[in-house]
Amino acid sequence: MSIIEEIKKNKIVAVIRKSNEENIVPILKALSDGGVKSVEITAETPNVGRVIETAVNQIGEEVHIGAGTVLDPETARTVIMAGAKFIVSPTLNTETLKLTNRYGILNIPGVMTPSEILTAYENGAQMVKVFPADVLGPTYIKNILGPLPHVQAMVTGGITIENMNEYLAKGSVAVGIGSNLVNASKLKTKEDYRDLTERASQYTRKLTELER
Ligand SMILES: O=C[C@H](O)COP(=O)(O)O
Repeated sequence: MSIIEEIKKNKIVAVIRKSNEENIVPILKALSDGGVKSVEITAETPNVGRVIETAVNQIGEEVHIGAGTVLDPETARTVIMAGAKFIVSPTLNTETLKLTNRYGILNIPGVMTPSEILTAYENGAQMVKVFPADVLGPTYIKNILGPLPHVQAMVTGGITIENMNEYLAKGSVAVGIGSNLVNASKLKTKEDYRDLTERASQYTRKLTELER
């Protein structure tokens, strides 16, 4: 299955900020045990290339590992060389899209307006990150899909267990969840990691309500 299909199947992409080479593997295992199988490790993380490399080498195919907060082509190349399977940005940079398309890597640029969404697609995007989603609301997605039905939107920013399914019901194909799911710098004890697995399970269980 292609990475875009995996993301659409799993629906949740965990946004991991402030991880490091020591905690990234236990974080990914805890998320995976809770059913969250796609993650973005954000690029402002110190030594992000080494963190991604560690994650990819030790986790293998169990989790789909991408890089987030990729602002420019230079960073995109660094994370791709480290093994990132997809990249996500808060902004739209057409040079970054050109680079990721050169390497055949899925790029999910950040967009807010209909014109930005269209510019992303004109430059080869296959999915966009609608950000920050909470200032736009779930109905925004439904409105966008009227004139732009081919758009695949992953909403990010302020997504919670309470509002997640509403965005998906309005046509989002995936949700990116950061602070409400994982706070890497606060994870210290075994219990913290157990709690992370439990929180991830609650999110994945919540998704099943959509199918009912
Ligand atoms: O770029 C993604 C955001 O940092 C995630 O936002 P969030 O923490 O509100 O989920």
